Amino acid sequence: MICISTTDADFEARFTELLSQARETTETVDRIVAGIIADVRARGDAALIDYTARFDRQTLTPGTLRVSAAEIEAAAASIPADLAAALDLAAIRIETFHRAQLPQDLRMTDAAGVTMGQRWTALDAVGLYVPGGKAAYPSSVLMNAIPARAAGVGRIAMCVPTPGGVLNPLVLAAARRAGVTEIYRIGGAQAVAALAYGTASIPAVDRIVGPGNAYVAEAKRQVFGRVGIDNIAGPSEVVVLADANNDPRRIAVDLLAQAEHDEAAQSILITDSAAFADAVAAAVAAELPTLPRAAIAGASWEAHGAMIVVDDWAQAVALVDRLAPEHLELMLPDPEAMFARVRHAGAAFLGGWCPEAVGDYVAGPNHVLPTGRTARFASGLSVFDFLKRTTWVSASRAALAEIGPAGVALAEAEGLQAHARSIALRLQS
Ligand SMILES: NC(=O)c1ccc[n+]([C@@H]2O[C@H](COP(=O)([O-])OP(=O)(O)OC[C@H]3O[C@@H](n4cnc5c(N)ncnc54)[C@H](O)[C@@H]3O)[C@@H](O)[C@H]2O)c1
Ligand SMILES: N[C@H](CO)Cc1c[nH]c[nH+]1
Ligand SMILES: [Zn+2]
Repeated sequence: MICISTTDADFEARFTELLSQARETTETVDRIVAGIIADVRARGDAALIDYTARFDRQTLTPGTLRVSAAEIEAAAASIPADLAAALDLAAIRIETFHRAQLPQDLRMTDAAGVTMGQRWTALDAVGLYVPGGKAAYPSSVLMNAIPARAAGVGRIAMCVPTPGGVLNPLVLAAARRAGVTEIYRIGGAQAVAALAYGTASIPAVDRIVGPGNAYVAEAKRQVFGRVGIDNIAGPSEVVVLADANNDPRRIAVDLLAQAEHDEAAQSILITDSAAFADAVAAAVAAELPTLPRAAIAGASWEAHGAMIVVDDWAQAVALVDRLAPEHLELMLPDPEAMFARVRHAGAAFLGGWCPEAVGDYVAGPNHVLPTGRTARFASGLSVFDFLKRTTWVSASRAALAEIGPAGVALAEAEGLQAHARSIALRLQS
């Protein structure tokens, strides 16, 4: 963990170093992933089976790659009633938010009499990646699948690794709750490759969405173009803006909540009080050993954690925009006013009663969010990831007479005679 202050002489150099930390992709990950994708393309199911044995310690056959309907039903039936109710509440809230996102088609007629519009259609087939290496994520099943269903996607295929052959029943129950029945027990770059290129057992999809570790994120990058992807939702991140009026323990736990996802996760506190930063650092040290995932959280905090002391909140806003974090917690007296000043963050959590963990499970908006500073240009998963637009135009003879001559002039200027004639012939008729 580094602790820096904007008054330090070397602040800019150390902040720039923090920004450029390679947490998600290294040359090694890059190379390993390229090899896995090439192998899956060449050998299909056989490669999937080999990588699953190597990385997830599980022996599969082509016949057992897919989770059976009986396994899904049995898993769902085994969930205790209170947990099933919690899943249901989360699903309802996520569905309500995402249905409200659904866009309207557009239709307009302009002064020239040309009618035009934009129509939204759902994708035919999507692949959902649900991470499962170091933790099981039933919540990510809901976050991936519910928007896809709300958008009206035809086929939804889900991949989830099952290390040691253990398939979390709540993951299957969440899939069932969200209406997903095509589930494969594979993960990592090999799952992304299978979804992109198809194998004998797994038909290819049109778009792959969902979070994952550095291998998954890099694989999505490498198959982009062959298929669409949502965004790069890699190792989790949080930036917390908090003043000294906060309880240091609550802030410490908020930082650790992201750190416990992955050694590559990153948690950053920005505060205007050096004494508060010290108190949070002490609280982190006290909480860490009490966590079951202390090893992961500690490694993340040690390698990528940071505390930044600013002179004023304007400095903090500028730093947040440069970090463009996946999650931004605003633990300040007027969080809405502060949020209005921030431009780059995947999702924001406003005020002391709304820690980021609420958004991970039950708030409603999606928790699959852009990481690695990609929130500068990317957004969290939404119904838009499962829809595409087709624009359309319809012109009457009179409307063509109005706008056609300009089209002919531009086509001739480009030296494209067939284009010019295509319009001109109609103008002459
Ligand atoms: N941004 C988000 O919305 C979001 C949501 C949930 C989780 N996450 C992140 O997802 C990630 C989940 O990671 P995870 O590891 O638990 O599960 P994962 O499913 O992403 O990765 C597990 C797979 O990684 C592959 N792998 C592991 N080591 C490898 C190696 N040495 N070489 C090649 N492949 C290897 C294996 O194929 C394995 O199946 C975490 O970083 C977490 O922070 C992000
Ligand atoms: N915080 C993660 C996104 O970075 C999502 C998650 C799922 N479960 C718990 N947390
Ligand atoms: Zn989380």
